[in-house]
Amino acid sequence: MTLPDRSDTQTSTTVRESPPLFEARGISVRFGGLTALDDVSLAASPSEIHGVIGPNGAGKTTLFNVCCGFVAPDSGTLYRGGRELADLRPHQLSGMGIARTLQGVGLFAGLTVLENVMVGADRFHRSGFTSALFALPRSAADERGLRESARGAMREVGVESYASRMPSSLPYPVQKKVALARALAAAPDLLLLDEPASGLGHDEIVELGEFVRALTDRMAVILVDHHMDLVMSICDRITVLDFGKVVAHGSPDAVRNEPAVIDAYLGEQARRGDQDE
Ligand SMILES: Nc1ncnc2c1ncn2[C@@H]1O[C@H](COP(=O)(O)OP(=O)(O)OP(=O)(O)O)[C@@H](O)[C@H]1O
Repeated sequence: MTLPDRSDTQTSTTVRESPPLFEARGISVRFGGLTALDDVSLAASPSEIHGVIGPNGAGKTTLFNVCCGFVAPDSGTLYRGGRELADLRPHQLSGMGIARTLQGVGLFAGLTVLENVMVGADRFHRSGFTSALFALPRSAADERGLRESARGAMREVGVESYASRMPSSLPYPVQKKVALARALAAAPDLLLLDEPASGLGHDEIVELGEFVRALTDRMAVILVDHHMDLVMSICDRITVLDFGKVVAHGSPDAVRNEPAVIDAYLGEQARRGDQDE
């Protein structure tokens, strides 16, 4: 008589791990004849920063846009806490506890800083800030709650003193902070950041990295950025894309030494005529 294989027995009795907070599985996107993403998967776990890097045109923004519901994949599936998200739309994100910042800042030009951040806090309040934009009635308690949530996020990010200013009157790095405050006002448990360091100087990028790292005590972060120093220093896991495919995945150290990653970036440098960024 043969004894059952011990590893098999262990597998069958292993308690299943809880599903990732968010997962994109087997995502492919085609734009006409161009395959922007080819069978790409990505998962976000609690308290983790997951970075997505890759040379220009690798598919980072397309993947981000799929995760936000801006781009519908041709194939593949998104999951939130193990539950399939069919036909995700951007306006559904905040109701699911997902917030995002986009490349650039994307603030409403006609609203003050405070009002912009109140839009982010909207999901908590019954009648909502959006209704106020259309002059619909809403309670004083709702208004107070929105202001408190917004001010809390602005305080945390360090932009409270700009509350009554219009975004266009502020320096670009401050506008980026306001956009971050608007995302945080929604109290997400998953934050999607697309190029948060673009347009920032070295010290601002270091400050941003420390800030985002500290957020992991209450949320997971998916970070798309081409600033290698930032990504390598704050991410727990990194997915590297090149020509729409995952060429490496793992810890910063593992990814840094992966030949496919070095090839991808050396290839990019060669394409750009050996010029540094
Ligand atoms: N709307 C679109 N229509 C057609 N092609 C597109 C579209 N969006 C992206 N692409 C193409 O898909 C590929 C991936 O683009 P994407 O912007 O996702 O790359 P990326 O890694 O974010 O690049 P970058 O670092 O330059 O922003 C590129 O070849 C790009 O030209």
